[in-house]
Amino acid sequence: MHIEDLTDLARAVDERCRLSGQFTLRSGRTATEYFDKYLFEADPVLVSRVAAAMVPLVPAGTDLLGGLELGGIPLVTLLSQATGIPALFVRKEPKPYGTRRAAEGGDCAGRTVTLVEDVITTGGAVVNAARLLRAAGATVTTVVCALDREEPVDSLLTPAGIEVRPALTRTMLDKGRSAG
Ligand SMILES: O=P(O)(O)OC[C@H]1O[C@H](OP(=O)(O)OP(=O)(O)O)[C@H](O)[C@@H]1O
Ligand SMILES: O=C(O)c1cc(=O)[nH]c(=O)[nH]1
Repeated sequence: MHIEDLTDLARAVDERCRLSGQFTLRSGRTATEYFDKYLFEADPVLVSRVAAAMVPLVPAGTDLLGGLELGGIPLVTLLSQATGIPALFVRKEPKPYGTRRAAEGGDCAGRTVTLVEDVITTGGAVVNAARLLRAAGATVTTVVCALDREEPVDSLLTPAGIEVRPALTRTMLDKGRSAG
């Protein structure tokens, strides 16, 4: 995707999903801004544009794309369709009935799984998913995400050996906003 397209995409995503107020985040932190990914994921055109920006970020050698429940699921579905790489749907917790699988969709043992996330703040949700998949025998080294909030002070990803590849960053959204 060209730089101009990404700038335009950053502006469109920002306009659609940046909310102001007092928010508690998954990590327990508080923030005055929240990017509500469901507001762009519910839009068929915008979610397709975001997924298209994520496609070139998928590393060569990826056997499976692992989307994180819940917001990563629509993204991994589109990415899987665009790349032809099969998807895994990674639950926060396995169900206590049925197959009781935390990663739905196939066996990941011995496979290289690239994670697919919507928004990254501390990376805690990604680390949880990576831990689960690694315990099942997968290799996990990379997460592709729609939006990185770029809060490196808190990032748990580097110590966990996970590289982040974001389609959009907080900086890009801020720039698009200030450019009017
Ligand atoms: O980088 P972190 O500090 O872990 O924060 C980001 C995570 O928090 C949100 O998950 P949440 O459980 O709220 O999401 P869902 O609505 O996708 O289930 C978001 O979708 C990321 O998965
Ligand atoms: O850290 C989070 O929980 C979080 C931040 C954000 O901007 N958007 C989101 O969906 N989750």
